[in-house]
Amino acid sequence: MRTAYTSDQIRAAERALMARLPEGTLMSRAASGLASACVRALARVRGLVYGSRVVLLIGSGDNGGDALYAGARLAARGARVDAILAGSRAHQAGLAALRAAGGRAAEFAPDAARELVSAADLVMDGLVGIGSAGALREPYGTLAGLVADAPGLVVAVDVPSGVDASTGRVDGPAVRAHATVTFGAYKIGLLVDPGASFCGTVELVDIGLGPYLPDADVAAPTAGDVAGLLPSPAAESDKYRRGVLGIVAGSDTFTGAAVLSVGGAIRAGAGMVRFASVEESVRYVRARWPEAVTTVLAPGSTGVLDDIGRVQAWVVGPGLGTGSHARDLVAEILGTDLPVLVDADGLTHVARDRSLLRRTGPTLLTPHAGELARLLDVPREDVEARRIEHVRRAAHELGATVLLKGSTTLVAEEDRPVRVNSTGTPWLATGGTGDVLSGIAGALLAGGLSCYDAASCAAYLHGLAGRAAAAGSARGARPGGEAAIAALDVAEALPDVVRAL
Ligand SMILES: NC(=O)C1=CN([C@@H]2O[C@H](COP(=O)(O)OP(=O)(O)OC[C@H]3O[C@@H](n4cnc5c(N)ncnc54)[C@H](O)[C@@H]3O)[C@@H](O)[C@H]2O)[C@@H](O)CC1
Ligand SMILES: [K+]
Repeated sequence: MRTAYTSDQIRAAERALMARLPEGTLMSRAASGLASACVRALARVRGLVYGSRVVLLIGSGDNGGDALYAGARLAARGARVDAILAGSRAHQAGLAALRAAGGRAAEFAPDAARELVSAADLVMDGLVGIGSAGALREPYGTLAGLVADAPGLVVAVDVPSGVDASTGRVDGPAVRAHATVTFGAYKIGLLVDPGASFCGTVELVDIGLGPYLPDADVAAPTAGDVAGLLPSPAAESDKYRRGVLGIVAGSDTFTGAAVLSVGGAIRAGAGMVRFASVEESVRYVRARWPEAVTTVLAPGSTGVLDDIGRVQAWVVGPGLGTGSHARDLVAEILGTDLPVLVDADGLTHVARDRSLLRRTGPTLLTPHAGELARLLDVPREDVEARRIEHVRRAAHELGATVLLKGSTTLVAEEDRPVRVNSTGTPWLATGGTGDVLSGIAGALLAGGLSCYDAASCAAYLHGLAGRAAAAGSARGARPGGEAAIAALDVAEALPDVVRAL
């Protein structure tokens, strides 16, 4: 599990560790890790450090200090290093080290800064780190803008400046980095959007903080965590013991969602899928997935669960419709004691009548930002800007496990760390992939995982499967080697992805 922390948590741990070490030890560890990462990056793009042009953007705090010391190390290896001093002051010892190693430094001036940045092989962003508060002030905002057009590599020191390290919130301009070298532990804002999308690849430099960190409020499962959680069949397994999932989805108008949800469940390893819907949807599901056992629901019929047969978990909602019959089906399923995943139109019914969620069995809700906004009755922009806060609030207020979809997916449950998943790819932003996700998570629920684990594993596998489908390979993408995908490709890529875990 990769754990992540707020700025305050990191600071407290740093204080505790610093009290036991000679002054300057931590900054020296940070700068050394940062310089090594820059050397590797320069070696990749230029072949060598000697003669490369490096520009340091320096703010007034210790984040600038890290960059100055790392710049000094690069200068000592023959890089031509220029520091742009953008703050009211600069870390004096760091500045002296840079100068002693042959680097240069000058106060920020717009034209000179533009010229330096546009000629740099590597720009190091040491404007602000975990000490940042609110939107970037000038001239930092201008520098973040210059960096956006930089032809060279952009390496953020600890956190891309402009990203709130504790939440991932971005108010105004921010540095968009190719890589972020972060110290001691992951900050929450590096894993959660919108911040996460400014980081590029994130590299963690160990400075010895581990023993001083508190229990994490945010964690990202790794491949090993997911492999350890996934149910796998044993010799005595049969289809019932592996987990029977009931899916109630689709309508006369929306048949595709049902096909995709059933596909996700089958490919994710449900022992059996029992699917129930109106005739039109059942016809499409039968044609694509003969493995599913189907029940045709007469229009308007209720009291149908006994006809569908025994299941261990339910998925309800994809393509179901927002009319009163759909509402009755959602209510009936939520009236059971079984784990229930509510998605799509199912969420509309729950948003209209929260009392549907007063139940004894476990509930997993899988909204995107717009659906979560409706569930909480807040503007969608608020959810998108402060995703962690809203997903936590939803789990608390609705008494359910909540999976918030997006480019990074969040899973919240009362009194548990928020789980973050960033395995996805922008190619997944296409119609129907959410329906596949509902089937995957449903299959894992039926297989005996808790809502929390089912949701986190499903998000992980779904993201990787999207990546694999876009790359045409379970081993992931080659740069430039990706193409558009259809939602069913994601379901079809699942077995390869699970094999490669
Ligand atoms: N504390 C430690 O033990 C260590 C700290 N390290 C580095 O120190 C950083 C934290 O240093 P600081 O606490 O000095 O804080 P920062 O360097 O992150 O920022 C503080 C400075 O930025 C200014 N500032 C804050 N918000 C701003 C905004 N929105 N626009 C413009 N200026 C703004 C403040 O006035 C202050 O001068 C970490 O991110 C990391 O890079 C590392 O050297 C590792 C060890
Ligand atoms: K920074």
